[in-house]
Amino acid sequence: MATESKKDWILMVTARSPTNIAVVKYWGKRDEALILPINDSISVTLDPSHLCTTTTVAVSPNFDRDRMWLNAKEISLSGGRYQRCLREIRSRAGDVEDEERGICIGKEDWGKLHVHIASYNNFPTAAGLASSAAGFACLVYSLAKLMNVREEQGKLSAIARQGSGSACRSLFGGFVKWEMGKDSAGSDSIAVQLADEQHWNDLVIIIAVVSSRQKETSSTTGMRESVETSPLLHYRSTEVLPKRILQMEEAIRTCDFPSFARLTCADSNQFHAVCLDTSPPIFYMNNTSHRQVPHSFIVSLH
Ligand SMILES: Nc1ncnc2c1ncn2[C@@H]1O[C@H](COP(=O)(O)OP(=O)(O)OP(=O)(O)O)[C@@H](O)[C@H]1O
Ligand SMILES: C[C@@](O)(CCOP(=O)(O)OP(=O)(O)O)CC(=O)O
Repeated sequence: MATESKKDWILMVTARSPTNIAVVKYWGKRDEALILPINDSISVTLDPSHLCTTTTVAVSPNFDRDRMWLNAKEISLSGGRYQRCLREIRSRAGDVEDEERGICIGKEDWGKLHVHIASYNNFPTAAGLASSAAGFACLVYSLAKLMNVREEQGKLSAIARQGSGSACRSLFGGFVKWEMGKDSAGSDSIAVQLADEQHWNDLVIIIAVVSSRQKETSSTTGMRESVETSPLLHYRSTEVLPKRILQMEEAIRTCDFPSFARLTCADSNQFHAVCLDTSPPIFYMNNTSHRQVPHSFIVSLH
């Protein structure tokens, strides 16, 4: 039981998570609720000093309900994704003791205590720069620290995945693979690090923001419509990606830039082709991205 008699204490944790850019993209779910993908994907995690989310989570006996602020505006936590992450972390919470302040929270207390969450993205939200990836990775990581969850990073990635699929990859730095897994409960759908931040450290990623406006079709909706209507998506996941994933892993292992760039561009182009093959078609690229792509190796996410 929480020991302090006073109700004026507050415990806080702040964490920062980087976003990640997929070089073999996740597009399509086989289970919407658990967020289980139809393909493996590979990404590069950016340096956290650039595009990142900073999240502070706080607990106090004074809080009467869970609340969250995103970029200084209160948002609802009633959505299934937030609820699932909170529930998964709470169910693994441990004892927390702050001897100096005389605070002692037993693991059985976490079900009765409420949290306040304040999160800030230092880049455009919901604009195609993977804010949900950095956001849910940071949320899960900071809650896990606050509640003393002792799980390995792979297990935490499976919880972040239930907030947003791409978030599982932001729990690791460097080059990361999200293994789609086979288990219908999602236990093996986790992120694994292929190579750390030091590997290939002369690779420079340039993010060119061609629009900061919120996308007209969210990734969640877009990929659902592609799964339902695009024959190209099914060809991509069964015929193209198993080989492309192996080739990308090899290009990363050997720091082979020509192969890495060719595979990344091919995958980005096929992703946009799937969007066009979706009914009704989805357009994530704008005129600026169309003008940039042929002249450089900058790979536009959307
Ligand atoms: N810092 C954050 N903390 C928690 N949730 C966040 C955070 N930032 C964004 N989100 C959630 O993610 C949603 C945006 O996700 P969405 O997939 O549509 O866009 P994106 O991740 O920016 O782009 P994409 O996935 O296409 O690269 C927001 O509406 C919000 O619900
Ligand atoms: C094009 C992508 O950026 C799509 C990311 O989709 P999300 O992870 O945002 O989707 P949900 O799982 O529905 O939250 C490709 C990628 O990051 O792999």
